Amino acid sequence: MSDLQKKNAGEAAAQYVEAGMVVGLGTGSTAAWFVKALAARNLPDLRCVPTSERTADLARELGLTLSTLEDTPKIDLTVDGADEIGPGLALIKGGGAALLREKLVWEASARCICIADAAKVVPALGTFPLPIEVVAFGHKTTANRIADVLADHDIGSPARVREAERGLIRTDGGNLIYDAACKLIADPARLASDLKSLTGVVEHGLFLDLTDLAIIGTDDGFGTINP
Ligand SMILES: O=C[C@H](O)[C@H](O)[C@H](O)COP(=O)(O)O
Repeated sequence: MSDLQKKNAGEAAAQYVEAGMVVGLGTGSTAAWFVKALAARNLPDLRCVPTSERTADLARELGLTLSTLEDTPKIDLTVDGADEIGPGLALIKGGGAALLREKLVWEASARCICIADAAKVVPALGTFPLPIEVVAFGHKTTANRIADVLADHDIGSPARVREAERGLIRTDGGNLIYDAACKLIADPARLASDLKSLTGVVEHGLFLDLTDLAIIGTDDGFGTINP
């Protein structure tokens, strides 16, 4: 994990933004570099749709004009980080618990750029535990159903609810996160569909066929990957 690489990726992505655009702002330490670089460009008539309360606070502080998906349902460009970038630019996201709002914003975007440090690029998805957002009501029952799905995918260990010292972590939408240590996700599309079919699962962190370009920061610049 390199902060310099994240910064270089974020600054490179800010160059893709043009005056007058509606821009989706991702969440996380890498996306924060993008938000800072975007604010520094001072482009006229931007409207920014944040993917979390954290990002909204940062963007507001930096003087960016905020909007919502309700007011600006068509987003020109979203820039966001990732926890893993696999073949075909399939991603795992949600390490910061923002996956639901992120996916809503990504799916409303004409173009999505993923920004990351080099350590995020992997030969196959699954080393980073897959975040799964679950409704709090009956969450242990839902977790049992998730365990069945994981077993069907030859993923042995059950998902664990995410908690901090002060208790269970809640997303901005008030839901819980389960993290599934998959090790290797052999068929991301089938796993995505199987998880999504469970009542009580709100969303999962597999972002498939959504990324148009990845910008990978290096110590002295950046490289790009196309799907
Ligand atoms: O929920 C959080 C997001 O999906 C983040 O974009 C992801 O966890 C990457 O975060 P970071 O840039 O801090 O590694």
